[in-house]
Amino acid sequence: TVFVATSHLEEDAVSLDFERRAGLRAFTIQRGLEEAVQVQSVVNHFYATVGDPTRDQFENFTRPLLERYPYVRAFSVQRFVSDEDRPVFEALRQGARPGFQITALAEGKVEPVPAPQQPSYLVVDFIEPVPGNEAALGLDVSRNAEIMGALGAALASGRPASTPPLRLAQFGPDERGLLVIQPVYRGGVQPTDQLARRALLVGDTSAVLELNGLVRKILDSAGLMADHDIGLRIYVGAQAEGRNLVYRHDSAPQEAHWLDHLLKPGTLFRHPSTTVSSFDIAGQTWHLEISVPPRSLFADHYGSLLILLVGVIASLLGAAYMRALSMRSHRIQQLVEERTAELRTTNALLSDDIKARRLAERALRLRHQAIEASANAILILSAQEPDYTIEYVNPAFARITGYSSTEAVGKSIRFLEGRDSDPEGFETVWIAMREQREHNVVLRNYHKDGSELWNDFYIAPVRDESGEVTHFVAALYDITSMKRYEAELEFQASRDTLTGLINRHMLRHHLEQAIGVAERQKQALWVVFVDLDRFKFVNDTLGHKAGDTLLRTVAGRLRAAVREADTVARLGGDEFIMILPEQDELTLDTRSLQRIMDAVAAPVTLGGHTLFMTCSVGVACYPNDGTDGETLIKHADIAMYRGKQTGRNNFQFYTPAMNEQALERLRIEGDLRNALDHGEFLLHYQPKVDLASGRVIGSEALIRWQHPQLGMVSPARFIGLAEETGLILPIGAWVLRAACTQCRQWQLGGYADISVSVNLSVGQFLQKDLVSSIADVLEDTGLPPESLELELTESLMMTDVEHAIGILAGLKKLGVRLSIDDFGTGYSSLAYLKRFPIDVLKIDRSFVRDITIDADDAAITASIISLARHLKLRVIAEGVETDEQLDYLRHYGCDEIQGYLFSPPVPADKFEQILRQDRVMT
Ligand SMILES: Nc1nc2c(ncn2[C@@H]2O[C@@H]3COP(=O)(O)O[C@H]4[C@@H](O)[C@H](n5cnc6c(=O)[nH]c(N)nc65)O[C@@H]4COP(=O)(O)O[C@H]3[C@H]2O)c(=O)[nH]1
Repeated sequence: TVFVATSHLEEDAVSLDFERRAGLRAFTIQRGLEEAVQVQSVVNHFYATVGDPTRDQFENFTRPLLERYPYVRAFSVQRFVSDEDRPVFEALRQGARPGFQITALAEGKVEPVPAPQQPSYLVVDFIEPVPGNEAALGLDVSRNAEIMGALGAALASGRPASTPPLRLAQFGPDERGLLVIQPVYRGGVQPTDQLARRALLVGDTSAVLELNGLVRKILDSAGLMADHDIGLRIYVGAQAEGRNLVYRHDSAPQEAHWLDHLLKPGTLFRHPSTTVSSFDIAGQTWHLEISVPPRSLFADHYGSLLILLVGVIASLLGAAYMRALSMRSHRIQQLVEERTAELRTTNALLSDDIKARRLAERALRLRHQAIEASANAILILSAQEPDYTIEYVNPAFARITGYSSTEAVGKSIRFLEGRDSDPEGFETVWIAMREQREHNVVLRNYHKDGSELWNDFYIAPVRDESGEVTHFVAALYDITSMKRYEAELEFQASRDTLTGLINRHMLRHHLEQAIGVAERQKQALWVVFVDLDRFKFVNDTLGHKAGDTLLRTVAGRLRAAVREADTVARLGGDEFIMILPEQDELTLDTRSLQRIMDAVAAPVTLGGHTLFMTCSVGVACYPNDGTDGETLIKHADIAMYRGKQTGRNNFQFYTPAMNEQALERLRIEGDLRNALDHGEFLLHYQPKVDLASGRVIGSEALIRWQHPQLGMVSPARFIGLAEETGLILPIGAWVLRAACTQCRQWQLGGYADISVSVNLSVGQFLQKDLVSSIADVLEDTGLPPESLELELTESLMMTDVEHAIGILAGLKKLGVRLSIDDFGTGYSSLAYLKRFPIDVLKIDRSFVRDITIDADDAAITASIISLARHLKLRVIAEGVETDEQLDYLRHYGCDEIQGYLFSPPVPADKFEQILRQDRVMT
């Protein structure tokens, strides 16, 4: 009996000991986790109240917390950033962290990569400590379903929420962690309903917990890590099952007792004891499975067995004595049972009590520390009217306002008001205090040193047990830096990030203002649309970086070309708008336009390439061409487009007729797409006459469009459009093949020396397979290469000389002839001319037209001819209409002519008739 009683007692002691140890672990871990959640709330509160702390403020606040709670791996702040704000945000952060950019974790990858574009990002903006957590900085977590799920849960409940265990960017491959997340709302408010919470959400703060380390550190700080004979498994999730296992510590196997060896081993081993306790931490269920391994029966019952042995011997000494002993042991057993039960209850109560008291103490201490450590000013005011004097201010108050606690206590908060404080804002505070309710207002106060102090002021009544308002608690959040940041953002939002000029959005605003002034002062206002010619060419051949540099250069030059009061904006791409206000006369001095064009035309050197850019300029005038900004820009655009059509590098003033043309352009664009399939194109040929022999030696193929409704459409009306839409490639290919086929027919028909020239557009010139496609056409049609002449415009080649020389060399290798069309109209550089492997110079018809009446044109024409001779090039004049022009050209030694004087462009059959006439000019 003694044995049984003692054995029970021992049994109870063992299980009590196990429960105590298990309970202690569960309690320690739960408390540690609750602390982590609480401390994260303190950080959240800090962040929300400061509104927008600096990195230093955030670091200073979190550093002591991280030291005190070593199991928190990091505190971080996530901020929503829209795609539109991304460049500004990245640029701002790069100030502190060069190379900063928003990153993302690609599927299955460990290293973060630049985040692909999406409407908005939730970016890890701050993280403390930075060492060890670098990988998380800048990370866009909005694509992480678990994190967004926890944020959603926190928004729904209004309380911190935990993610399930995750693999985090900054963790090693075997580490798992979780985030306790709490939202931050605009203006630091704490909205009470879910809708408002969603509307005001600007980001969140989180505590980063690494699970394995967390459990170890919690147990370690309670001195429980050394206990090896207790096993611990922790699961986070709905069930305590394998996939949710986050921590595992197996107990050390038990030594077998010598008695176990003596008796039959195995049978005397007791089963392991296991207990599972579950609790909830920020919305995630934690299960703690605590176990001890199988134990030797003798390990815990050594005493009882000894007693059994002694008992057997004693029984031999006297049954009577045994009976008495047995009675007594029965009483002992009862007593032990009662005591054990009492002990258990007391232990449980004590444990609950300690737990509650510790939690309360910690919460109180934390609150006090939070108030003292808060980066925001917190004040306690007396509820005594009329002054509501200050009774307490925390240290941050002195930091923020410059006034010490002694200077502030006993005064009314009015002492912070200053010259420009908003009296109405203050009045709302007094009214709220009189009505004993909460109130929130943004105030402009003044620092002791006289500087401006923007603050978000929040005040709430404090009631005693009887409900009487005895005090007010006020928080004063310094939002001066946020105001500055807002102002900076506003500035950035109005700027074009590439060039620093004002952007499209701000342009509208400027234009409206300028129109208002012009209207009041009865003055004119000019809207100038500037579009770079062939910018696409630079972008395609030299790359986007070079394109960007070019745009920045041009932007700077445009800014310098106008007055301070004029506006220069970038609309996007290569389009710029200038507003030239306060013009007294209703006509614009065209010298200002020339200055703009000259500014663009000065050579630009980019990566070893010298570019000669030109621009097309369109001008619309207030009030004649429109009275609102949108119309003026539209009309200036139409005028600019007209400039492009009339050969680029010029300016055009808007006329209502241009509007018609713009509409027509829209109309024909649709038809142009089908014209090739419908076989609506045909070629006309204009003869080229050799002045020495008087014979037709070649032809220029010129496209015509037989439109079903509009009749014959001139290329001047659709070639530009075809270039813009890319249709020029199939159309150009068709022209080349048709012209070569036709020319070969004439050659086979007896005119073996006849050649054909074909115009090549920019788009074709830039085609990668230009040379091979021309070679194919020559082979297919059988036309000898020297019978084909390609006409290229001067400005096309001058845009990027080096690139052009490369392409021309490739063409030259084929054996075709190359000619520069419209020579003399672009910003030519004669120095480069030598380097172009060309055969022919074609004098533009604008010079030829006036050679007999304009001395300048005559001189230019004569010098082009002499230049061509010097360079051993053939020279041809186009647009020859009169005998006088012919005489002049002949006199100066022009080789060939082309023009109405001899024949306009004609269909192929007509051209053949001309060929048959043999010698046509004397
Ligand atoms: N005032 C006057 N004009 C004369 C005289 N002789 C010829 N012309 C016109 O001058 C233009 C010469 O062609 P272009 O300068 O290459 O200028 C061409 C060329 O740049 C372009 N173009 C025509 N066909 C093609 C083509 O197949 N491909 C490409 N890329 N462009 C083409 O369209 C422009 C205009 O072509 P067209 O209307 O055919 O206009 C032709 C021609 O009809 C004259 O004595 N006086």
